[in-house]
Amino acid sequence: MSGDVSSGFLGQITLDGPSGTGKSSVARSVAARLGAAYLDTGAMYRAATVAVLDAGIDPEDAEAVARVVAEARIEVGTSAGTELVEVDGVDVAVRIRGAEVTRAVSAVSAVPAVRRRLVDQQRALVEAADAVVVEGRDIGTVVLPDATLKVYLTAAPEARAQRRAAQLGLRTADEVAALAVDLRRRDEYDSSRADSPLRPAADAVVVDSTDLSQEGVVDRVVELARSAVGARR
Ligand SMILES: Nc1ncnc2c1ncn2[C@@H]1O[C@H](COP(=O)(O)OP(=O)(O)OP(=O)(O)O)[C@@H](O)[C@H]1O
Ligand SMILES: Nc1ccn([C@@H]2O[C@H](COP(=O)(O)O)[C@@H](O)[C@H]2O)c(=O)n1
Repeated sequence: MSGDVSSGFLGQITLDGPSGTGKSSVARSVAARLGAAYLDTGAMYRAATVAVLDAGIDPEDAEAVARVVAEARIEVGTSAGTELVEVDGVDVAVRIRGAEVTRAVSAVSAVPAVRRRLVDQQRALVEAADAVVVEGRDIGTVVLPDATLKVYLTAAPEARAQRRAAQLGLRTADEVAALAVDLRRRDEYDSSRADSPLRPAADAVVVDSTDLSQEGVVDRVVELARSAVGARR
């Protein structure tokens, strides 16, 4: 059971946006502040990608990808404090963040059968919580169209590349430039796919984090969540 009645928030918050805008870090902190569950849907697509890579399948072969993912048992936790990600009972929480998975994940997540399967699982996990923060690319548009609050997080490409470089401990201008290319490639792939492309929901609040600290973004989302609950009473 999640949802802290004293925090005043019971409901669903969606956080969508391009790569490296701060969705995961902000969503975790917002969930902790509100006593809500937390679901990282990107981790689920990454776990599906581990299954595809381990099966020796070409991530661009949609039919084979759909077959492999249908058979894989993908489990994720919904606690802001711990990260549980398993494929067929094997802990892949570290592996899903590696370069091999990051390179292949957009192709795997563009396969409609993969999306159908994972969206069903996401909705079931959300249903079990009174209060939840869910982050991804299509949460406000497809997964939870009636969410209490929808936030679309953006940031300038240079800021995103710098943040990700700092996170990975990369320093040289060449390394940051290569990261920026990788972020752009993934965003283009995710925005241009036919099924559930990355885009803001019509009723999402757009928060540009370029000139905000991480804590500043968390404060803003918590404030929006409290107003959204007040507006629904
Ligand atoms: N407003 C901010 N200012 C500075 N750094 C930030 C801000 N928000 C997040 N960060 C940092 O940026 C890095 C990337 O953030 P995070 O992993 O949360 O992004 P993301 O949108 O979830 O990325 P992806 O979609 O690729 O998983 C992290 O190290 C995080 O601490
Ligand atoms: N709702 C979602 C969430 C993620 N994806 C795909 O997974 C990739 C990895 O996501 P991260 O947030 O962990 O970086 C992302 O690039 C998308 O291809 C998705 O399609 N839908």
